[in-house]
Amino acid sequence: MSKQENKEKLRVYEYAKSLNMSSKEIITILKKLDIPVNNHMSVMENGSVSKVEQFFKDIKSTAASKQGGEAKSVATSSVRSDKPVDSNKPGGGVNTPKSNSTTGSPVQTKIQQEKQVGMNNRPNSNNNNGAQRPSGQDSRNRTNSSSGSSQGTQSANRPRPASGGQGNAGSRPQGAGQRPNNGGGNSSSTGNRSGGQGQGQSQGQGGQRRGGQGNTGSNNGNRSNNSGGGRRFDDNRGGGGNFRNNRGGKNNRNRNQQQYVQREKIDNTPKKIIVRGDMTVGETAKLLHKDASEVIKKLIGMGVMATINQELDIDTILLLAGEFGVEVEVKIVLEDDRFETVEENDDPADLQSRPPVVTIMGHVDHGKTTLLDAIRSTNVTGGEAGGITQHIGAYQVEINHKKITFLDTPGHEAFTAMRARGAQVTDMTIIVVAADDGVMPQTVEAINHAKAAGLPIIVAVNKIDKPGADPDKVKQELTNYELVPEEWGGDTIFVNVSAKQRMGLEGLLEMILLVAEVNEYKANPDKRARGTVIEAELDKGRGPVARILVQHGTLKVGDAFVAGNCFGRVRAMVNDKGRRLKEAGPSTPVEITGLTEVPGAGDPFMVFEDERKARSIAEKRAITQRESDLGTNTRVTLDDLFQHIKDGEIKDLNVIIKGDVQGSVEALKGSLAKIEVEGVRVKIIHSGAGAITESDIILAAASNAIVIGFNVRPENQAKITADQEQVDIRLHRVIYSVIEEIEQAMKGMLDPIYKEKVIGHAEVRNTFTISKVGTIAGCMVTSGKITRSAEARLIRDGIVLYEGKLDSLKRFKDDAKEVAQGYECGITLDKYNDLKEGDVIEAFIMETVQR
Ligand SMILES: Nc1nc2c(ncn2[C@@H]2O[C@H](COP(=O)(O)OP(=O)(O)OP(=O)(O)O)[C@@H](O)[C@H]2O)c(=O)[nH]1
Repeated sequence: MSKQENKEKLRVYEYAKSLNMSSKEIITILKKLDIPVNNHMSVMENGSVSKVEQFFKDIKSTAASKQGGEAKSVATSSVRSDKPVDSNKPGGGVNTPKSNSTTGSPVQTKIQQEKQVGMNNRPNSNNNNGAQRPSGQDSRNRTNSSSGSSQGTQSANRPRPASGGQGNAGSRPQGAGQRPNNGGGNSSSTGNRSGGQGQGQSQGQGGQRRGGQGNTGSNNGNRSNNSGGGRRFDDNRGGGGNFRNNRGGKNNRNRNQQQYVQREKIDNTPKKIIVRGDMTVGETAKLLHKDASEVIKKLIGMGVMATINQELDIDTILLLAGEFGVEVEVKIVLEDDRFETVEENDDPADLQSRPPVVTIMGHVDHGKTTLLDAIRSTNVTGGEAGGITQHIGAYQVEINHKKITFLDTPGHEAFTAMRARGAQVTDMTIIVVAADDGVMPQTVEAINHAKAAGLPIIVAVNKIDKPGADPDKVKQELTNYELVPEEWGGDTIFVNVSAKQRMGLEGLLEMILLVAEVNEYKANPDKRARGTVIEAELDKGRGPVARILVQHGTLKVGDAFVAGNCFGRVRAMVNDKGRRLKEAGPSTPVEITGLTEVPGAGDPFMVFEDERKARSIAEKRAITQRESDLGTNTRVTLDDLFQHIKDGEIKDLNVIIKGDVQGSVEALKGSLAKIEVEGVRVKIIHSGAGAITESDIILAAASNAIVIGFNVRPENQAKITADQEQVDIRLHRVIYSVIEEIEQAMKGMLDPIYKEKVIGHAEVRNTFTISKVGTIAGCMVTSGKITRSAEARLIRDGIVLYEGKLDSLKRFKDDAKEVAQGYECGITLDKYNDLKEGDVIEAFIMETVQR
């Protein structure tokens, strides 16, 4: 091999790579050949390379001779080759039948087995030719040989990257040229077939099972050509089996061949397959009982160019299965313990309208609670008789035979706190503005919280009964926040109401229904329930009680469920009117009992098949949460911003600005808006004058934002929450420095951060004073080590008396670079002589922290 000539050492992994094989395969071969090898980093001596080369040659020639005959027969048999030549692989034909493989050599067999993992399980698999190659090689062979055949396109069977399916034959690096093409010519012919799926397929279809056959074809080719040795087969093709295994065939395959031949005539295309998510082409092929090549060909016909390892989404799989006349049942497997992250795709036909879920927000005293109460009581009287209003965190009202669900806790803090926990409960928000007071700071906050959540907003201009009420002024003021009334050419709905006088409430409800109609809120009621815990508490008589908003599916009494890290079985279920329910569909708030513990507000809720499963998931979630509590920060900070940008996780840098006066806030906003680095822009999601409040922090946490304080400080509670939620707060006094910091963070240029690292302690055992030198401390290093270059602090009775540099560090008379634990040394501190017996000298260094 040419590599051998390389002056540099050739490592196993490099050699494997050059052959398009895995290190493991090479290691297996080396061991087989009794060549000492430890791991993928072991050096391949020249002799080893030649031995391995020889090994491949032997296999090939054995295989070729065995196959020669068969190939022909096979070819004639018209079976489709299952393995298409991989076109991709250059060799084209090399497919490895995973299954089969009969290779002659045990090593090969072993290799095959390894490869097969995950591949075909198909029973059929068979036969194919055995020759599995340890990959790379074969391919090459094939390549050579077959290359002619072009077919390549489809083949790609083997999961190796190289194969891409499409025709690239050439693409895969040939095995280093190692093998001469042999017979290319011939083989190609054969190869083609095999490879060529074209044929293969057609035939294959006929009856075939994918499997083995192809190989045959190919085999021949291959075999004939030298390649024999190592081809690898694709699994997918299963084994067409027709052929006998040629190559090495020792495997059982041989034994089974007859059976295969018989089976070949049976079309084993399944009637129905179950799909649990995206799959690779290879996996899909296996499920469809088709050759990968056949599937790839179909995909090409559908305009999708794919390789065997390419992921197909469910839609494509559905189309593909349709092409083969196979019915598909989609069953998404939930990541059990992270069920809230799983999106279930419902068939649109299963979706039904559900009531909208509405939150009311606004400035203090603008009438949120009064409005909620007014709406509820208006409706209760006209609603279900006999019910006693229950406070269950949300309630439903009905108007024009349509229901609306209101969340009972007004205020954007509660809303955003839920959102920060990942709960998306609300469909739209009502911003209440008192007509006699106008737009106030929390009105703006509420608007920004609603916008950050991407929710439609309806403005309820309240207290219009009051003498000083000026609804138009409210409208005017809100235009500054992009809430422009329809009559002024905007698209925001404004409704004048008086919560106290119960005026305009119906109009407000109708507008909510209108927005709901436009947005078509839907859910599938015919599945297990999922939702969110709105509130929960420990009730003396009933034990843990949770108020839940069912968002998908239908919750039934008796259902086993997980809520946050708790689990249980629904013992009783009550709605907001105090009525006992047997089941509750989407957008219904209910209070349930039957939990083992009290979950948190905002916790996700989901029904599972039985209590045992629910318990195990709750336990897993508890563990995961503990780990993540200890673990890394997922919120964006300026320090890791660049990494997020590089990873493509961030397109906008969300920022909240709080400043001392509105003027400086506006100036800062203007400057930040101009920054754009690598396509990432600053997006100001909220700004205002005043201290940084807890509400700002919660919004930042929910929106993955950083908070900039300009001449302001965070309130105490805000600081605590920011620590808990790991929200990055940056405090500045100069606009320029804000801009510079943000810009540099976006460019990944922030100055390195230094962190102190204590490296050791020494105890002063006695002291000597020498004029000119000062006080020398005779010390014993009690932990770690003391180094000459370290910084030191002198600690007496827990109090730091000095912090500075070491002036000298000696072992006996000599200067020492470092002195380790358990050794004595003499230390003098830089310009500091007040050292006493019993003092502790702590040595530390400043380390750069990776951003
Ligand atoms: N005149 C008049 N007063 C109202 C109206 N709506 C509310 N109020 C009064 O305004 C005051 C505050 O109302 P709340 O409903 O408590 O306001 P809130 O927005 O819930 O206040 P917080 O819970 O403190 O944020 C109460 O005294 C209400 O009676 C109204 O439409 N007209």
